[in-house]
Parts: sequence; C-alpha cells; structure tokens
Amino acid sequence: MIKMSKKNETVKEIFASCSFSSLGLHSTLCDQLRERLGFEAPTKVQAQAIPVILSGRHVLVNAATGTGKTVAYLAPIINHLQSYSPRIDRSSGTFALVLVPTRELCLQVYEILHKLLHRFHWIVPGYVMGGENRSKEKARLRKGISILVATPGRLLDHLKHTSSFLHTNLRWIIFDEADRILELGFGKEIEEILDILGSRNIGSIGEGNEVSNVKRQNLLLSATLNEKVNHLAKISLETPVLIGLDEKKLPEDKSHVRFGSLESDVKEEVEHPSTTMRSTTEDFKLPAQLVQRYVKVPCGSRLAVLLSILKHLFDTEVSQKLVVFFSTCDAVDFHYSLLSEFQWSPHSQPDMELKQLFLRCKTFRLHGNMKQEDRRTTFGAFKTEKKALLLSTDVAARGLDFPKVKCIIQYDSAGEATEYVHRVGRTARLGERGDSLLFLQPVEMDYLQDLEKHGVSLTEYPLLKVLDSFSLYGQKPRVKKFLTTESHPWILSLQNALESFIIHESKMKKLAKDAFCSWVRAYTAHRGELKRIFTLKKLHLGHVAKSFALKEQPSLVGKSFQKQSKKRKRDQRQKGQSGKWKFPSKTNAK
Ligand SMILES: Nc1ncnc2c1ncn2[C@@H]1O[C@H](COP(=O)(O)OP(=O)(O)OP(=O)(O)O)[C@@H](O)[C@H]1O
Repeated sequence: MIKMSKKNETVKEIFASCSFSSLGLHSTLCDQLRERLGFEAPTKVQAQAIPVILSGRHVLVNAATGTGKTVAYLAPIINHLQSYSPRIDRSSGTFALVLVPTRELCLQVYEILHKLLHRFHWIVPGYVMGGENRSKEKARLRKGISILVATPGRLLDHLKHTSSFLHTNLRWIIFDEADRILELGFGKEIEEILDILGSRNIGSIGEGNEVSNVKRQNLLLSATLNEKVNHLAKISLETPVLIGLDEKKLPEDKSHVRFGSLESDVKEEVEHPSTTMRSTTEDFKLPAQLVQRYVKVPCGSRLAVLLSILKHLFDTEVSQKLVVFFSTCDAVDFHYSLLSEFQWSPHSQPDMELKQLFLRCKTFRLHGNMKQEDRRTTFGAFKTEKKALLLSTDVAARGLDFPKVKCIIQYDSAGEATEYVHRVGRTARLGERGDSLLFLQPVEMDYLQDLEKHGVSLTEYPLLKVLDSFSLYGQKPRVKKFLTTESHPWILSLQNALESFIIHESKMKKLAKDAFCSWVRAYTAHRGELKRIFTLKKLHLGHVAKSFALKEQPSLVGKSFQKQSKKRKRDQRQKGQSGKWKFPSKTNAK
C-alpha cells in the first residue's frame, strides 16, 4: 500500500495533468505518441517545452535525466512540418538539425523520430555520424532528409564537402546534451557549423550571415548546463525562454564576451581549470527516487569487491540489468574478457576441479575503440535483454535510454560531477526505481564533499554484510572476526583465484597490463579541484596492479607505461595537440 502511494507520488512528479492535444499538437501526432510510443500523457518538461517551442521562441531546457526531453523537442518540430502547405518533400532538403555528442545517441534519437513519423511519410528522417559510410550518407543527403540527426564532426564534413546537401530551408538547430558536445572538444566545429548555416546570432561575437531568410529557432537541452553552454546560448539563441532554470543562473552578457570563442573556452579550461569548477556549483537535478550509495574499498581489493557485488546483485534479483562504468576502453576490454572467462566455484575445495563461470549473465561491452558495427549490435542487444550486464566507458553516459536498468555502478569515478549525474541517470528513468553505487578508495573520500557541493549526497553500501552472505567451501565465514574488507576470507580466496587465473592466461595478462597502464594515465588526467582528490602519488601502484589481478611488480608494468606515455606525448606533438584539451583521445577513455 505504501509502495503504491510512493509510485503515485513519483508519477505525479514526472507527469503533467494535461493531454498532448491540449498542448497544441495535431491529433495524428498525438495518436502516434500513444500508439507507436505508448505515451498517454506528457511529462512535465514536455508540457512546459512543447507550447513554447511551438510558439517559435528559442529555448534553453534544463531537466533531470530520463524526464522525456527528446520528445519535448521532436514533437513540436514534427507538428510544424506536418502542417506546411504545400507539403514538404525530399527536394526541399533539411528543415531541422539535431546535434548529439555520441553515435549511440544519434541512433536512438533517429529511432524515436522514425516511429513518430510513421504517419507523416513525406517528412523524411535521417542521420549522419562518425564511423558510417560517407558515400552512402552523401547519397541519402542528395535525395533529401527533412529532419537530420548528426554528430558534429561528420555533419561539418558534409557541410563542407557534400555540395548536394540542401539546407537553405533550415529552420531548427537542436543541441541535445549541449554541454557534452562542447566538453568533447567540438567547440570549434560547432562555431563553424553555426557560421556555415548562418545561425550565429546577429549582435553576438561574429556576424550573422544571410544564407537563409527562413526564421530560425534554436534549442539547447541538457540535465546539466555549465558556463560553456551559456556561451553557446549567447551565440546561438535569441532572447531564449528558460525552462527548468532561473534567469539568475545565466551569467551577465559581459561574462559571455570574456571568451572569444567556444574553442578558446576549451583552452581556457586547460590553463585555468578552476573556472569550470566555479561555474558548476549549482545543485544538479537528479531523479528523486534514485537511491545513491558509495562503497569504500581499499585499492588492492577493488576487483574482488566488484565481482562480489555483481554476483550478489545477479544472485538476488531475477531480472537484473546493470551498467558498470570504467575510465578507459582498455579497462572495459579487460573486465569484459575476465567476466566472460573466469571460472571459480567457491563451494568446492580448491583442489577439486568443479569450476563454473563466476558470473552467470549475459555480458556486453561498449566503448569508442570498438568497430562501429559491434557498437551498434551491443547497443541494440542490451536494450532488449532482461538480465544483462553492460561494461562501458562514458560513451554510454549521456542520453542513452536502456529500458529497465536497475543499477549503475561507477567502478572508476567519473570525476566531474556533471558526468556523475549523467551516468546515474541511466537508471531511475521516468519515475522508475533505481540504484547507483560509487566505488571510492579510502584516499578518495573527499569526492563525496565535492558531490555535496552540487546537492548530491550518498549513503554507505553495507559491503561487509554482503561479503558475509557468501558461503565459502560450504561454510559461512564467521562474521565478527573479520573486520576489514581486504582480510575477509571471501575476498582473499577470490583474489587468489583471480590472480592465478590471470597468471596462467597470457592473453588475459596482456589485457590486464594494458588496462593497468591506461587506468593510471586516466587517473592522472583528472583536472582542477579533482586533481587534489584523485592523486596518483597517494596510491600504491602495487595495489593498483592487484586491482587488475596482476602479481607482477609495478616496476615491470611501469616500464611499458613510460614507453606508452612517451609515445603519446610524441603523437600529440606531431598532431600539434599540446595546448588543446581532448581528454578522451589522450587517455583511451572514449
Ligand atoms: N510522455 C511520456 N510518456 C511515457 N514515457 C515517456 C514519455 N516521454 C518520454 N518517455 C520515455 O521516458 C524515457 C526517457 O526519455 P528521454 O530519453 O527523452 O529522457 P531525457 O530527459 O532526454 O534523458 P537524458 O537526460 O538521460 O537524455 C524514454 O524511455 C521515453 O520513451
């Protein structure tokens, strides 16, 4: 009974008490929303944004993860386009452009668009993104795409080199996850795109140009907005309506002008990291029903604890769906192979050969170094699974809507509080229950205070209780005797089993070493205030190696790390990247 009323409360918090048609949407579109997507009523952010977007105003939307921002901007655009008389057709080119930071999000938005346009066959959806075949994209653009979803780099490529790409009728530009697009270092691309499309504000830095006479409407959306987005807002929005944030949160006009361009904004951050921290000390909007916890784990026991918690979660819930975030692609690959191959039976004596796969669930991996085809397959498959585990870098942190994910584990800290918010936002979507668990080492505990500054507070996960629940060789360890995680018999046995597994598998050993090296590099890449919390000097590299089940001395691993670091610096010099902040490519963190 209590559960029911809590659910009703959450529903009340998320949904508006009106209908889609009362917001001014055409009845056929309302039917599509109901029949194709199963949406009966609008969410609150949809109820606020749809009428404003229909009115033609520029809009800046700040709303929590999983509250329905995608349809909040797609529905009014489709509504306008379907009403044009005479009807638009492919030869009219592109009317709306949706810019997103990642390929998976590009596909996701395209899929929703595709469903919504089912009864409006004359409005053509399409996408262009990195990793896809350029010539095929060119051919699709030549035929004409009415609403185009794109990642910035590939879009700019087509704007420059695909002469048949018609965009003189462009009316809308939408920046979905606007802050992330800029954080990924796409600032310069965005400026060029705005310039080519003539969508830079007249009166802002640079000239508005006369490419088109069509009235423009630009929209910016994210669950977290920062100073860089304010700058983008300044150069791309005209007297915007703010949804979900106060006027006072936007800096004065003068402070926008402080940065010459979005690109220089990125550089500014490298040189004076504290500016970013200062600008993001407002509270973030997190789903109210999300239960956030942290677990304090000594470095050398991290791997064994991760595996134990995963086992506990999959053993206790029949339909468990989980995402674990790592800092680098190599770390994802190592843990993926480990979980796919590691066999251990804690019930049989060590000398008996009765082994079984430690974790029995479907495991997927996702990161930016994977082939596009594999990324696409993983993305699609994890969506439909009921019981599965996804190991990912931050490529899955933004915007992705995997149904029924119950728990998010941040095994490696996200660093920036914004990324923490987006990672946990993959669960507890649209009023659903959800849990999140953040791994912290004892020396990293100050990170909790950093999150507190943004109104994010976490409670402690009962780790020892969970470890005590496992039985080892047919017996439960006696609880009170073992007070620390690292001396817990379960952890000791598991760690031993992991280390002997790695030492006997040369492929695994190589993966573990690579993962160790890139993990250390990523750890040193924390910026600003976070550098104080995540300091490599505070860590014992031997313990870090243990967290990759490596018995080797750190000096052995250190050599190859130094070799890799030198190579990286050389590559950067050759590419002339030294002053430019591009975190993902430097650290294998895509
Ligand atoms: N009116 C609605 N009724 C029912 N479900 C909805 C409605 N609007 C959106 N949803 C569903 O809610 C989920 C979250 O929507 P969406 O991905 O647009 O959220 P978001 O605010 O963009 O999240 P994020 O900030 O993480 O990108 C999706 O599964 C979507 O299908």
